[in-house]
Amino acid sequence: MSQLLDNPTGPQVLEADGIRIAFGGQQVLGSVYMRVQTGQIVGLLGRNGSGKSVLLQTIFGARTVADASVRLNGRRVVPAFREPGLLNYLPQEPLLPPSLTLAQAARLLGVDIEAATVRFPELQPQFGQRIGELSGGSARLVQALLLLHADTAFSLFDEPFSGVMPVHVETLAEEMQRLRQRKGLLITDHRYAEVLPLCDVVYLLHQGRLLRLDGDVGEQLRDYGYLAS
Ligand SMILES: Nc1ncnc2c1ncn2[C@@H]1O[C@H](COP(=O)(O)OP(=O)(O)OP(=O)(O)O)[C@@H](O)[C@H]1O
Repeated sequence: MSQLLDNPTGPQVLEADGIRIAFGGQQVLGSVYMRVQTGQIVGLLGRNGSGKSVLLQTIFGARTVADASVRLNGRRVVPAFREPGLLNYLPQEPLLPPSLTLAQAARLLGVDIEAATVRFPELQPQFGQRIGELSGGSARLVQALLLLHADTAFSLFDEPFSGVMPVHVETLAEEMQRLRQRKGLLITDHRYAEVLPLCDVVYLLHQGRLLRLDGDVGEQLRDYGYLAS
């Protein structure tokens, strides 16, 4: 794991607290609190437009919010992306420049591309190819894999499985399980059947409130109208 300045040997705890966001008078997030720690996979679910992407952007620091507090081990880190080795973020949109080859992108992120793709042998002949030349699903997979393998304490993933074919979704989920030993993952994706078994903690964003789901998660997801009853 990346050597952070404080508590380099123990678990790292990332908290987002008091996040309130409104657009045009319409409240999207109302005083949200969320916690992720290294060694954990945390799932974030919610209906379309419930504010999942806005929350991830805010934690990362890409969206400035007056009263947002993001803390690492109790120390305020705003914007979090400036903190060396703390976190990376896969947005819903493509992240890496399409003109970069896979090998160049991996080098930029300090990732050993051979190790990152060892479970995806069909990507290996494509190391010299530009990201913009890959299929949509392959480009998504490559970006998720590179961020997952990059040396940060946390990764925030906004729909990492989007467009990725089922056999690769399964392997990517296994990679997430394996790499959680050295980092904390916050994942939002509507492929809940794949996300739920991965998660130590599941949150649901519902009407601006972040609910931590315990017990029968499926039943609660139906009750809140995320799953069909
Ligand atoms: N820049 C913006 N200006 C105005 N409204 C915005 C802006 N960004 C997001 N919103 C609104 O905030 C709400 C939450 O958007 P967000 O993209 O976070 O939803 P989401 O939960 O990620 O949805 P989905 O599951 O469809 O990806 C939506 O109603 C959206 O229209």
